[in-house]
Amino acid sequence: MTNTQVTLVQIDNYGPWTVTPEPRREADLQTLQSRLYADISQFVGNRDGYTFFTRFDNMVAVTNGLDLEDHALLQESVGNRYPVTLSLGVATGTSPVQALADATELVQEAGSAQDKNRRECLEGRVVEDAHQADDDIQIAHFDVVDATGNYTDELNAFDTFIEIEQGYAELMRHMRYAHDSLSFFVGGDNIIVVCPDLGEAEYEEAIHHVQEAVDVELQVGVGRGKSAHDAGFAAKHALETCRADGTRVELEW
Ligand SMILES: Nc1nc2c(ncn2[C@@H]2O[C@H](COP(=O)(O)OP(=O)(O)OP(=O)(O)O)[C@@H](O)[C@H]2O)c(=O)[nH]1
Repeated sequence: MTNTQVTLVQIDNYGPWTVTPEPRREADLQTLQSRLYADISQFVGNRDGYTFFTRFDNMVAVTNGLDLEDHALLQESVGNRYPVTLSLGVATGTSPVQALADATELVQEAGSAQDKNRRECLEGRVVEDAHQADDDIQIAHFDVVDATGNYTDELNAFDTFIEIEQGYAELMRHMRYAHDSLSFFVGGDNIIVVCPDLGEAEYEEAIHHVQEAVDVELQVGVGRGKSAHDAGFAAKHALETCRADGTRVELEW
């Protein structure tokens, strides 16, 4: 059974900072946000976790294998190098949606996102080493079937973007409400979904739903593992099988 460890990363008091003493140049904010995301992704990724940029001021990470000392080191390192600080909430559970909800609540209880007295809070608990299992994480890697042939080489770049985003919007809502899963756009036509224990039928149903709702055709590879990297890597291999065999759902475990 899955036991996903989710970390909510929230920049402390970021809204006020972006306009103090007056609005800051947008390109500088975009640069700061993408560099901060890159740094967090590298820190967490070096420990086999995944980080998703989501709204940039709030990011979501799958952190099985990282303990609270690792989280504190990330806060210290960012605090030393950036003009902003991070608060972190960590929670675990069989449902990724519930784990993220719990992690969010911990950060909210520590103070508002725009409370200037809430800085670098670290709340929550992790999966202990002794309790880690090879099926703690289930990750589904979706992509649009022949996005290059159907969209990228055919439509103008903005209309392609609209189609891909429509597919993402439909999938993320469906996976959240029907299957208790967290979906994240990761670039190109790819969506990585952090799932509880789902089987082939649920993935087939989700693909069918997106096709019916917005006419975007998806395929998916699914993997399991002790860490996000292990599960995600198995999912990538399964997706390669979809591409090679023309199948829509491949599970690899
Ligand atoms: N983040 C991420 N992006 C990827 C990955 N694989 C492909 N992409 C992105 O997806 C885009 C399209 O590549 P593909 O998905 O291989 O191409 P496709 O035309 O959809 O072809 P098929 O997937 O074979 O149907 C690339 O330009 C990348 O931006 C991946 O594993 N991770």
